[in-house]
Amino acid sequence: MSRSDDKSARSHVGRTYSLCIYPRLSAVISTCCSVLASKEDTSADVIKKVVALLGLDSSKNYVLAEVKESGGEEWVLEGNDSPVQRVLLWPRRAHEDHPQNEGYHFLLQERNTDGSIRYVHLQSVSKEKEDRRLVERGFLPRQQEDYDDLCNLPKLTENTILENLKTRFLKHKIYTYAGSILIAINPFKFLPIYNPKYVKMYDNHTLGKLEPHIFAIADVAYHTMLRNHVNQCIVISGESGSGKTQSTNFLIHCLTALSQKGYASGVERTILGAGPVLEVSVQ
Ligand SMILES: Nc1ncnc2c1ncn2[C@@H]1O[C@H](COP(=O)(O)OP(=O)(O)OP(=O)(O)O)[C@@H](O)[C@H]1O
Repeated sequence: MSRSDDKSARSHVGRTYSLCIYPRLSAVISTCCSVLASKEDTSADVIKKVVALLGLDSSKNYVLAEVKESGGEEWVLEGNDSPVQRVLLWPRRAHEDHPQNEGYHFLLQERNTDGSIRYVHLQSVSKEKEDRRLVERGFLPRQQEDYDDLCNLPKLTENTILENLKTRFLKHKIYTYAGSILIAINPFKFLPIYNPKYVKMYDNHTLGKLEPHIFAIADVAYHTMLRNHVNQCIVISGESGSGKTQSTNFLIHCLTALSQKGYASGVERTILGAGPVLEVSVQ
């Protein structure tokens, strides 16, 4: 019996090749079993050799599967397919060396009596691998720690929304979009995100392109008003103490800065001064 734990895979011995077969008969990761085969040897011949070498139950039905990518699809070889011919189609680097973790290897698997193949890997592991593969190929979005727009959450439940808002809040990201709606969480402390640099950054930007911000809302309203010549309205809603007045102040600050193009003016102070009067009259 020739078993090897090293990376040796295949070498030329005249017209005979050394193939590295990984038995996948238990959930435990197996080591490679090296067998000599020629181009004329079929998959059934190679299986016989591996079964004999490893002392496996020969009454059972086995198949060889060709894997061309680690964690990728497996191609089951027919009994009369030649494994050596398959290897000769692999890239040259895989001819010399085909460790399991780099793809390009053969698996020995058991076949059930109904013809289906017995997969011994735990389902969760396979699913994880499959998901990783789909992400790498761009079929699934990359897992993010947090989403700046709730509409992008892969799973939309009350729990995921609250978790996402919490994760962002802990990173001092108090603003989150839900489409074109801005959710603000009161930080009850000063954050350095309201200076003129931020006004400039959000000036005439496209909503959603930058990190969510109250200035983004002011900017969109201001530029839509200029473009469409129609009055705009921003609705601020929240329970007592949630930060409505503060948010209004930030909006006015941004709107006056945009309209004055950064020049200090008394307009902001005048509007802000009218705030408490308006609040009292609304109540
Ligand atoms: N973005 C913010 N950054 C820092 N502090 C904030 C922010 N928003 C709110 N606060 C803090 O929370 C306090 C309460 O906010 P605010 O007065 O705006 O709430 P409100 O929703 O207007 O309350 P009410 O409905 O009772 O008038 C503010 O005095 C301020 O200290």
